[in-house]
Amino acid sequence: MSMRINLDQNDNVHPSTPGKIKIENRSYSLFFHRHIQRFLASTTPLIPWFVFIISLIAIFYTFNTPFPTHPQSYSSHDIQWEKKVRSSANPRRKDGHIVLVTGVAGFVGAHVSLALVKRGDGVVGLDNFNSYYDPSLKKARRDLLWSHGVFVVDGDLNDGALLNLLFDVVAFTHVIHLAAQAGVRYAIENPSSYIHSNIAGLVSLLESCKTADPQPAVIWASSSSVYGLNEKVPFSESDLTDRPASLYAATKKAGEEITHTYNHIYGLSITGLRFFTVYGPWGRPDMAYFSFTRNILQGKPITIYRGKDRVDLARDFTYIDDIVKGCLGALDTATKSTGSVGSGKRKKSGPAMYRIFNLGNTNPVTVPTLVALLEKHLKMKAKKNWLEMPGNGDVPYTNANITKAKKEIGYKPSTDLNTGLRKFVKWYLSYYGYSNKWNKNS
Ligand SMILES: O=C(O)[C@H]1O[C@H](OP(=O)(O)OP(=O)(O)OC[C@H]2O[C@@H](n3ccc(=O)[nH]c3=O)[C@H](O)[C@@H]2O)[C@H](O)[C@@H](O)[C@@H]1O
Repeated sequence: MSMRINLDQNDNVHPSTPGKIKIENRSYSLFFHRHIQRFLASTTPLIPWFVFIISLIAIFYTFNTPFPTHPQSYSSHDIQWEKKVRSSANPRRKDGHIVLVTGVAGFVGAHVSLALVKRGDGVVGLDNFNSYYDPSLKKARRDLLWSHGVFVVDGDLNDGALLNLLFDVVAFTHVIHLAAQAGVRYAIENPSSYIHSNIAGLVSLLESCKTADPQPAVIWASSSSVYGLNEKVPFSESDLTDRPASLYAATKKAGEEITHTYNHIYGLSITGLRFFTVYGPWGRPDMAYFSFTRNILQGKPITIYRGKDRVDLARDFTYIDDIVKGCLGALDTATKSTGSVGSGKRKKSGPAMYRIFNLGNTNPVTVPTLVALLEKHLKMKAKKNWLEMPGNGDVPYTNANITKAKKEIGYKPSTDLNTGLRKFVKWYLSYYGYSNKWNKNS
């Protein structure tokens, strides 16, 4: 009370206000007013520091979150979901394609989608983010895509209802089907995952494509592994592919037959691309060039497989940018599907396009040479273990004949393994935070 009176008496700046309650309120308000003033007076000099600290936090987050995080997956019944799908599908150039990319958070899917969106095509992605390899890398690719406006639907190929809904919401002109269970040797451990994705998943997708209105043209990833034990080199599309060496290869070969059936019966335009050991930035951690890099940097040994009589294995390693150009060439030259399902009746106006192309580099390199190039770019020596090639699906040698792809889709690979690995190593060191340490030591 005394304080109140004092405050009141000391207040000769403002005119007094009659009324006990009012005087009491005013006394309280003056009390707080004074304290706030004092508080502000004592903290004002700290304001630049607050600003400084908040700026530091903002800078920290900006550099540690390279891309805006992709929005949470909405339920596919959600109106927000539909809006995002439609907006992502909208081409930004006249006559741009409208493309559904499956396996979009995968290595090739992410690169192809970025190339499409950069030239103004509309892209919607689909990926199930399975844990075959570190899903955080897939999520980082998804965030990169989102920073370019590509929305990624979190879903599995075998979810036919989801696929049908996507085709109801968007009139896709093309599907680039890159979702698959990859990896040659993993098929020994988990055979059913190859059937789930590469057979059942493929059929589920084609079922949706066949009933979509309009039917999209389908471009999909087959594999050099279909050549299996073929000894005639270089491998040509017309060579026999009936001796696969792995279940993975067998499912890719089956994919070529399955797509042919849908082409024949339903008029789906089909282009199969046989990729030859694709590598590059944002690549697949299960592949040799990637795991070798990881082990060399961590000082761990690597295992190099060798064929019979110590013959080196060799691959027609193909750089991702060349593969992307091949995919876009295939997309741009694909003619429309010819089928339709009008009033419940299936019709086909004529035969639809069915093509298969090799997408390789045409310059096979041995695995020990690959290791030597990595050592050069990493400026570190590998600890090498040599092992005779276990009979688990590997083939000794791959080499693509690309005459057909050159002629029909303008495919022209231009990156040699040395250049491509230099770019990969640069990305790897930066992505996994080695750059500073590495620069200091080099
Ligand atoms: O072109 C293809 O068709 C296939 O290419 C790769 O399969 P692969 O060529 O076996 O690629 P890597 O797993 O990177 O192996 C490359 C070479 O390194 C060898 N390798 C692999 C791993 C290892 O620890 N040591 C080793 O010497 C393999 O035997 C092979 O000769 C992909 O993993 C497949 O998904 C793709 O379909």
